[in-house]
Amino acid sequence: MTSTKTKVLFLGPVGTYSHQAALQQFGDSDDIEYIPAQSIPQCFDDLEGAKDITYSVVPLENSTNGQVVFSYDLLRDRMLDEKCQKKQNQIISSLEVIGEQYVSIAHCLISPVDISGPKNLANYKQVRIHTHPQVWGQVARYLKELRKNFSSTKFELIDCTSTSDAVSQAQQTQLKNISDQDVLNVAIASEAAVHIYKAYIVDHSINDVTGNTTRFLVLQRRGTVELFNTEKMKVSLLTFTTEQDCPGSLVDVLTILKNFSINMCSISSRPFNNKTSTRKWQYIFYIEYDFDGSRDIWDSFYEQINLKCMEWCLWGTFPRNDRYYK
Ligand SMILES: O=C(O)C(=O)C[C@]1(C(=O)O)C=C[C@@H](O)C=C1
Repeated sequence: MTSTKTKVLFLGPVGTYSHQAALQQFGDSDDIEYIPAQSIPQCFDDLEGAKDITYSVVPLENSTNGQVVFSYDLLRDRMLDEKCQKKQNQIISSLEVIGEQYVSIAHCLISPVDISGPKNLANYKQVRIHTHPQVWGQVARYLKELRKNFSSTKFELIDCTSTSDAVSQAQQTQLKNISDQDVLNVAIASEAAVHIYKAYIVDHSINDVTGNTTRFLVLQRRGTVELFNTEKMKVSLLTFTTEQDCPGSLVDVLTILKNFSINMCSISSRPFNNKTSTRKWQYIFYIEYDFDGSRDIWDSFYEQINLKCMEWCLWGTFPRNDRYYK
């Protein structure tokens, strides 16, 4: 019998911050089945390919160290994919954004064995720290302090597919090398992951900035599920390219927002390589702006966007999460 549950994909295993974001969006209900993915690309690919998956939750940016480049580049690659449907300069992507979530990030230093506090790190010749690459920039000061305070211990940093995977990797590696008393494998992850793996907290709240927060996007296949209709303030995410070597081509696009009195709330860019060109240094821009559905401007606005952008893609117009303001 096939399950009638709504399937939600997230960067697994359980206990990641992405899992927490998915729970925040969809709740702990019997109607929802949470499915862990092994990577951020898989969160995109499986949503596109596996028709029984309805939503996917992916990290987009962190308040301390900025863009989660994996997700930015996956949006970029999808927009620039030649197989995409096109209407004049508009690209119609197969996925759309239908929501956002904000998760407070409180990293812990986690050990598979009880070492009774950070001071005992000094007992090891080598400490191998496992975590997701996005985390290094969120704990840079803490790592510097560790190196300073334990100058005879060698610290090695190991990238993992997620924070929760890092706890599992640290646990497995420690178990495999149980006879080696000089090496300790630890992980940086959330307190939720500590409980899942029955591991031990060496140190709490180790991120450099308190209030560190990651923003997540909720994706679905375009048009599959009725969008959540709320009275809330909404935001639109648009990616676009402009004419290369044309002074003012970016300003021309941004001026459209100014002329329609549309408030832009974020802008960023990533480099891209177009297969049809040998130019290396081309850029795609990402902007977000406030969407007021009661205004009768949107058809004219997108006509102008279509005129000034080489290619553009509207990823979605979704409710602004209340946590954005906190
Ligand atoms: O590894 C996790 O727990 C994730 O959900 C991924 C991720 C990210 O890619 O930004 C999410 C939040 C934290 O900032 C660190 C890692």
